[in-house]
Amino acid sequence: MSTLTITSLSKSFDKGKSFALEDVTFTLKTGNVCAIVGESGSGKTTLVRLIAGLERPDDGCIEINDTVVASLDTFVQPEKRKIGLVFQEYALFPHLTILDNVLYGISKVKNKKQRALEMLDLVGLQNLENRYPHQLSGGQQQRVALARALAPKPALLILDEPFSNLDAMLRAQLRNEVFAIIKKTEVTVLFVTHDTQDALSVADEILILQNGKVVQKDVAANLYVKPNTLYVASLFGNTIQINKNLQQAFRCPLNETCCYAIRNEKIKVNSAASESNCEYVTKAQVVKKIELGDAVQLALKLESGEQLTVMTRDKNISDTIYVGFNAADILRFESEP
Ligand SMILES: Nc1ncnc2c1ncn2[C@@H]1O[C@H](COP(=O)(O)OP(=O)(O)OP(=O)(O)O)[C@@H](O)[C@H]1O
Repeated sequence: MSTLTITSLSKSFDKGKSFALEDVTFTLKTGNVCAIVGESGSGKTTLVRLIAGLERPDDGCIEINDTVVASLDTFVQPEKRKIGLVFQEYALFPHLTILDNVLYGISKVKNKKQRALEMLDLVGLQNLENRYPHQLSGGQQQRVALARALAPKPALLILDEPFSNLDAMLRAQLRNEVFAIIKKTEVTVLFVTHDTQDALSVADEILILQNGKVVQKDVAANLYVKPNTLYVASLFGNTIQINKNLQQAFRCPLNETCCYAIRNEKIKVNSAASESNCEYVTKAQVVKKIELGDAVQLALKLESGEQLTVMTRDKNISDTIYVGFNAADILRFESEP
């Protein structure tokens, strides 16, 4: 069963000259966490605002639990859409206590105080209900925002860059805590982030937006093994495009109309040609070595004159080496990026 169904959704802010979102179609299964990943300007916020009812689409349809909430002739008001929202800014009312902040969204619910206290319990803030937002840390405030969003039992919870305000250590810790809480509630989640690590850590599926279009929606393992484009491949690991010069350097006969790439970790480096078991190999000079903890980054000049940067764990690698890869590890895309 799907909680969210998006069909051919488009939105332009300049009367169709360009599209912030263009022909976006996907579904989100009930109880799943889907991360929306894309660089700045790719349309993540526009998508969230359309789903939440803060913008109207130019075309397409949005259904929540099989009810149309937005289309060319339907527009359900945001407060009627059963969506819980958590943003980067915690958006708590500074003059209300933590408990009153959570109560705010459930004024019409029976036993609302009990429900609010249960939510605060769920997010681990049971003893702080009489405090005001400024008396809490950033991470605690974000958990209050989560409790408030979950209190009305939303059909869909949207988290829009909820951890961007926090430093890296706290961010990973809070992310894991928040998603552990979310998993207990079994709510369906759309999680917007520009951080692929965030997405990989907690999402069942990841949807990649580029220039307002969906380039791929898949489970993390497939995004790594079968990326649709070079852009997707580069989001999930260091990737080198095998351009025409590299194809010649490695003497690999590839189809000219396609685009090819190789993951950095699939490139093998050996001190002797006899040790290299790769199908495509070339000789190279090490121009520069940079030690990065347990790995060494090598700037190479290939026999053909091409330059290439690779990684190795062999700290005693010689200055003349053999570098290569196998056909099975080559990523292939239909068109040039
Ligand atoms: N209200 C608006 N008026 C005009 N253009 C807009 C408006 N909102 C968004 N855009 C444009 O739509 C495109 C998508 O923007 P959007 O904010 O959805 O991207 P984003 O992926 O959320 O970016 P970021 O990660 O920086 O928040 C951008 O080109 C942006 O300039």
